[in-house]
Amino acid sequence: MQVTELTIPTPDDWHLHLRDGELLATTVPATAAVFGRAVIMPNLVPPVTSVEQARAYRERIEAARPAGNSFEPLMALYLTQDTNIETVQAAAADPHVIGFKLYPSGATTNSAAGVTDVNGLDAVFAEMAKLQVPLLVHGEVTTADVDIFDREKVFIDNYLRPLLQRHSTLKLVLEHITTADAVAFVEEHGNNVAATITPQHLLMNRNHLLVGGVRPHNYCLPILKRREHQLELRRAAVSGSPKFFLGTDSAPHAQSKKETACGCAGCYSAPAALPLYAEFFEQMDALDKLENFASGFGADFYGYARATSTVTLVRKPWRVPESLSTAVGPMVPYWAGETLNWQLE
Ligand SMILES: NC(=O)N[C@@H](CC(=O)O)C(=O)O
Ligand SMILES: [Zn+2]
Ligand SMILES: [Zn+2]
Repeated sequence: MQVTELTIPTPDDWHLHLRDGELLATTVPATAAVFGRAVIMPNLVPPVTSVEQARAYRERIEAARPAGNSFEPLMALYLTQDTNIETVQAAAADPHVIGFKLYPSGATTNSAAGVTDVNGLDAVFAEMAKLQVPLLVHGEVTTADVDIFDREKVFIDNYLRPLLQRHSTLKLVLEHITTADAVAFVEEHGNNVAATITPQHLLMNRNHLLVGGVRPHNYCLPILKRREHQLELRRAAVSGSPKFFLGTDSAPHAQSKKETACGCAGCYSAPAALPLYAEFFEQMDALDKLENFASGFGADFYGYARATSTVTLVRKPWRVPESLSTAVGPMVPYWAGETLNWQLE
């Protein structure tokens, strides 16, 4: 018999871009309608590098919550070449700061201030390992000699494996994984290594980006990979392994910044996030695995209590809007105009 209703503990989004300013009026309610907590990415301009900046940003996010909503932003600090161990200690002592985000300089949106010499930060990584402050990683090399489709694998081999050899107890989350190589890397390491997986990397491969015309709204970084990699991500997500959990990487950009000669990377998936994941788990005939992936394993990894409240999805097909109106102009959400089988009750 087909399942038509699914109640799970309130999920958390372990990788989210809310942006800042007037756009918070759009992005915060979209996520807070479904998720209890989210890890807020710090790639603003200027980046969120200190606990003071994170506190001010968190207050702006909380001010944009709908009345009565208790959505909790968990702040990630932007790691730079200048991050010092005092900042690691301050982060460890602040209950609202969840960890540090490593952007290789130039790898993605607003990553210019990111890290240029991973090995040069060894003292910082040692302190993070000692205090068990998590390191969240955008895992791609940025050098011109490495093909964009190989950049995740090369970063893992050249930087992440050596990093974990030097700091074997470092808590590390490889964000938005896209390759079989990333799945293998996570599975080979201990319980201190985990990964987030986005809806677009579960539901799509690079054909969805390039066949029949370029689809800018399916363009994100790390870029969609070939189908073999997608299948390995799909296997990992339904495997029941606690090392793989939900992180949407919802990354809003105005339509005018996506549909242009040099379009921005990022899919704005927040308005349909949980239904998108439900679509995937239903495709895999594994709806029973959604609960731990969305509402359990991430909290367990980071050491938070699982939610005691619940959300209910009902199987009632609906169409994702073609466009949303926002303070920065029209925005085309991920999956725009397409049908999803599940929606929030
Ligand atoms: N994923 C993306 O394609 N874009 C993100 C940055 C990131 O997560 O790499 C963004 O901030 O727009
Ligand atoms: Zn990223
Ligand atoms: Zn991201």
